[in-house]
Amino acid sequence: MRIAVTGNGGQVVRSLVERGMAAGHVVLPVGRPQLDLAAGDPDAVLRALDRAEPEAIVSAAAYTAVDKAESEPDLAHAVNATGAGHVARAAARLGVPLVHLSTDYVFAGDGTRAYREEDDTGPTGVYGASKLAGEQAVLSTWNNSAVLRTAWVYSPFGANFVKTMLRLAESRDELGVVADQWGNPTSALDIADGVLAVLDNLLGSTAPELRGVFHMTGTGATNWASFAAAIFAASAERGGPTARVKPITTADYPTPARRPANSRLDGGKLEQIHGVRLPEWQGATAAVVARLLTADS
Ligand SMILES: NC(=O)C1=CN([C@@H]2O[C@H](COP(=O)(O)OP(=O)(O)OC[C@H]3O[C@@H](n4cnc5c(N)ncnc54)[C@H](O)[C@@H]3O)[C@@H](O)[C@H]2O)C=CC1
Repeated sequence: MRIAVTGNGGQVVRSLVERGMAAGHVVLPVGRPQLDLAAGDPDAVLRALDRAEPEAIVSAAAYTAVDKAESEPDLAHAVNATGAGHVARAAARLGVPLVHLSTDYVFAGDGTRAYREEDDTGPTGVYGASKLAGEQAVLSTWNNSAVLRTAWVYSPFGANFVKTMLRLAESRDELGVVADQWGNPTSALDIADGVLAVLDNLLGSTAPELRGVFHMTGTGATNWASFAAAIFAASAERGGPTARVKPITTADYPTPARRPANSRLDGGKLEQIHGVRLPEWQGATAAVVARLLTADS
């Protein structure tokens, strides 16, 4: 399959290139300057994607700076909402299926169980609101789309929690990490595998139930402090940096954007309809830690 993916250098983009190429697909990142989602130019987005001659498109580019978005709402909306709509319009014009990535931050996080796709949304910050508007723009523009909400993404690439923890542990014995926010850590490499499987299904069938919103995260839930402890356990086993984790509360660690306390996502629909279930987060975390300790990525 020949796949165009929006963005370049991002965690999911690089993971899709790696996993897609390994599976025999051609994966073409299409990013700035040719495709700039902030530019408000739908025809330029179409031209850039058309040039890749894709059989399918993955919309993975986004404004992902959750805290900075609070002071740059216009830019966050331009990229995550308007820009996402432009990608969907291009997919519609080219007549190819679209997978669009979204986030657990579309939810308020005040529930007690894992969120299902049909649950009420209620973003608590600019980033979540812009991503929710993006979902709506995609789904109202192109009905051959699957919106995949994922969460707590880490990988050997880019900036993420796993890399931050390992870096901090090189100079600190103890780290305070928030223990009252719950979610599903998700390896971008596993997201890539899941996206490829969903695209395969979209290309293979016109069934409407394969389209729409799905939750796709690593299997199992945890909090940031336990996630950090798992990272250090995997690192220590391999002789890498480690630190004691001191559980703290969200109130101890104020950030510009309010985070959902419980943004666990229920992946049952994706498994039932697409036959996709991502691996358990613990093993996936250990694999990324091992790779970070042995490689220079
Ligand atoms: N990182 C996370 O923890 C989570 C990410 N997601 C979603 O998953 C998707 C992928 O996220 P990551 O790979 O982690 O993000 P990332 O921050 O690693 O990469 C973002 C990508 O977007 C591109 N980009 C940013 N602004 C752009 C613009 N104006 N025009 C064109 N390209 C632009 C960058 O070049 C980069 O390729 C995004 O849709 C994000 O909202 C969802 C839940 C959690």
